[in-house]
Amino acid sequence: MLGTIVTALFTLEGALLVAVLVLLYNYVIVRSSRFFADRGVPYVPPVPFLGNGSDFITRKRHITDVLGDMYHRFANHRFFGYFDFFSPIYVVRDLELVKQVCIKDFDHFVNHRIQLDENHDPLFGRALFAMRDNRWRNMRTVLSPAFTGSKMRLMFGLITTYCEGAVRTIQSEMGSDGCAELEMKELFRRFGNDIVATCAFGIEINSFQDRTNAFFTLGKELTNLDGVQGIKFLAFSSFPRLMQALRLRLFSEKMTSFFRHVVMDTIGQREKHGVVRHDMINLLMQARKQELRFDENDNIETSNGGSGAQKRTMDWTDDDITAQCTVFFFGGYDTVSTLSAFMAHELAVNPDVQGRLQAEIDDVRTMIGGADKLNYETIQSMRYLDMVANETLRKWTPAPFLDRTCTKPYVLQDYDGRRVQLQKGDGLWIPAAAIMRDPLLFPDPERFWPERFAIDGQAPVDSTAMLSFGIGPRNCIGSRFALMETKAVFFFLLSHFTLEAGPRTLHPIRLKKGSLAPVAENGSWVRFRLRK
Ligand code: HEM
Repeated sequence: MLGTIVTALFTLEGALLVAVLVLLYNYVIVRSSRFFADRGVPYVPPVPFLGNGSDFITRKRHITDVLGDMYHRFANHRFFGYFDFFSPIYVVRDLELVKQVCIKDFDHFVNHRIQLDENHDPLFGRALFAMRDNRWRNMRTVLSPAFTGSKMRLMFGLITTYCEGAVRTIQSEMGSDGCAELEMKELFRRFGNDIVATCAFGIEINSFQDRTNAFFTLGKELTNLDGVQGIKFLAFSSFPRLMQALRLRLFSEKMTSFFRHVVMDTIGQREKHGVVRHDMINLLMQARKQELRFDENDNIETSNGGSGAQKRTMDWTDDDITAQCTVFFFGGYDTVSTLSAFMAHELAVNPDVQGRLQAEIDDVRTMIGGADKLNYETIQSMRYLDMVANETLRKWTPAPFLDRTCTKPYVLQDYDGRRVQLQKGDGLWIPAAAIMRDPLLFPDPERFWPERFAIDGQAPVDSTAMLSFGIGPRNCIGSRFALMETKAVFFFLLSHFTLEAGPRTLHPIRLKKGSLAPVAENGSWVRFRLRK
């Protein structure tokens, strides 16, 4: 075998192939690895082909830990260099510089790095997250009224109705000791799936009873960032043109056509029968007719960072509508289930915090006369619930880093005055998880301590360092929905159950190494005990 290869190399074609490979190696790997050295930017020499994320790609460490180590190593710099495979990225670690880049000078960093062909990958390519420049500005302007407090208030009833039923299903599965040990990510995926189905797609599903429904299985596949899919996601950011040239898709045709049919059938039915339901499909139908507006009482802080000259109307295709519904899955389903799984774990291992939260929930329930009277205003007024959610987002942020592409040349300046010129197309990361675990910004960062968010706390938090929902005009459009959903689910759960560490609970949590999204290794198990 070896002999055959050696003989082949001595043919003309073999020699040419070797020459091309050597040139390619030299051009792509050696040249790109000098990128930061040539610009005087601090960096760690990358592993050829795999870059600085080699430990993540080979499943030795979670990406949060890889970036966290580099964040501390370059503590004397405002930014450092990172190789995502062989694609160079500037990592901005200084909070003031993060604000400058993402807010003040946003027009230099409008887009995310990912680039998908809208026709080839219609679901994600047309979703707000992947849109670019003015197309993004238009869509963000059109969609913003759908995510305001007044629209959340209307959707809230759909969530509480669902929670009541889901709690009854969990109760029916309890053993004779009134306990059940459950895996949190799986539990909250089911909650999240059914809530997205009702709020975004207008469909009622109970994934606790119908455990293999198509919505749940395809939604899980759609949001899976484990192993190969996580690496594929990074590759679409690092080498978009290569991925497009290879005609690779992020999501399968089967998945795309499933969601397209669900949305189109629902719209068809509603138009035919004149049905109005307070969900996202309804809002998107209004947007298509250019009837979606901010309400008088909406606090309109959802700017798109533009000059205000963008057009506020657009022509919608069926795929545009499907993509904006599906974004609830991609943007909201895995992130919310991650937040909820870590929150349940922290409450189980911090019974004093859970006790305080249950006391707040019990007081509110008594005050309003029962959980069925819960509304959006009441859940918004619950201070301790908000602190617990914030502390979970800080310690276990579902998105470990944010990304941007430089859209206009820009100069980054280090603490010592050294300057580096960024060019259009250069990539930028913001290590959100590392910033939110920096002891200078959040004292005793490993401690789960919701009181740090108390208004009169001893060590007041710099709220601008809370990056879980991103920062600036490109921040998460669904943050209100995410918080409303998580808080409502925990209101119902903690009204009926106390969460405890059980025999399978692993504490402290270790992150699963091959997953881009943070997930507990070996699952996150918590015992539910029926409250008296
Ligand atoms: C705990 C839950 C969630 C977390 C932690 C989260 C986090 C994020 C982050 C970090 C970004 C990028 C922000 C930036 O680059 O500055 C983002 C963007 C986005 N999120 Fe969320 N998200 C959550 C829930 C949701 C939900 C429920 C939706 C529902 C629609 C959603 C929809 C989106 C969309 C559409 C974008 C892109 C916005 C744009 O590019 O204009 N997210 N999210």
